[in-house]
Amino acid sequence: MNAIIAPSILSADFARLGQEITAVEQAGADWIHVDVMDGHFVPNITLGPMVVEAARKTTALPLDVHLMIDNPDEFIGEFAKAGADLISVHAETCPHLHRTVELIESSGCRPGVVLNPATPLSCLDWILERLHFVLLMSVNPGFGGQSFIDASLDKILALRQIIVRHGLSTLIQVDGGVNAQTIGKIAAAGTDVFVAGSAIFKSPDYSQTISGMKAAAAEAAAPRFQEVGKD
Ligand SMILES: O=C(CO)[C@H](O)[C@H](O)COP(=O)(O)O
Repeated sequence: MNAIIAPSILSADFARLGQEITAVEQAGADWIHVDVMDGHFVPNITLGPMVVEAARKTTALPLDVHLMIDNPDEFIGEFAKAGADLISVHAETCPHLHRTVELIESSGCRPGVVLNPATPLSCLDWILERLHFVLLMSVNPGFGGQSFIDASLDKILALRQIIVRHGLSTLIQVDGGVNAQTIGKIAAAGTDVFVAGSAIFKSPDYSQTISGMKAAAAEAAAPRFQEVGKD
């Protein structure tokens, strides 16, 4: 299993953002996760398309833009134009989720849908097969540095079972409280993409942290892949 590690720039030093992105890229990051918050849907304000455009100039890694904003349809085009590769929207903000996913696709980006910790998987029932990934929040969105909500593990397992049952290749991404201590159980439950902010950007050695997380995820996920191999 090759874990995809997506450092969240929410925890980076914004005064040195370009250097921070280069540093995690050189340290083995696979995607760059960009948290966009509007002060309405979540109680914090972060950044907009201009920062994505600046990030685009510093890295060739996929830019994974997580929209924690109301009315995301109004901004998807701008983020795509700024250089996003993947765009995820919260099911809680999209009354016309199918239309929003089509909008992401038609803007040239890969679509993801995000669920808050208390939002049921059933809201993915008629859209899952269109998605490149599902992001399961394992903290309530708005801030970095929170503790992983353990109930998320059953949700990851349940989503993995649905994906396998339907023969889909949809990736499961998990965001919130992912670190060297928690990544093993998160990987064992069936996660493909691990978003980590404070665990990486607050660590003294990005390379050691990312390689340690990848090794822990691979070791924990191994039994799951051995089971699949038996079929
Ligand atoms: O989406 C987010 C918050 O809404 C962040 O990406 C997430 O919380 C990552 O931070 P940390 O790894 O420090 O928990």
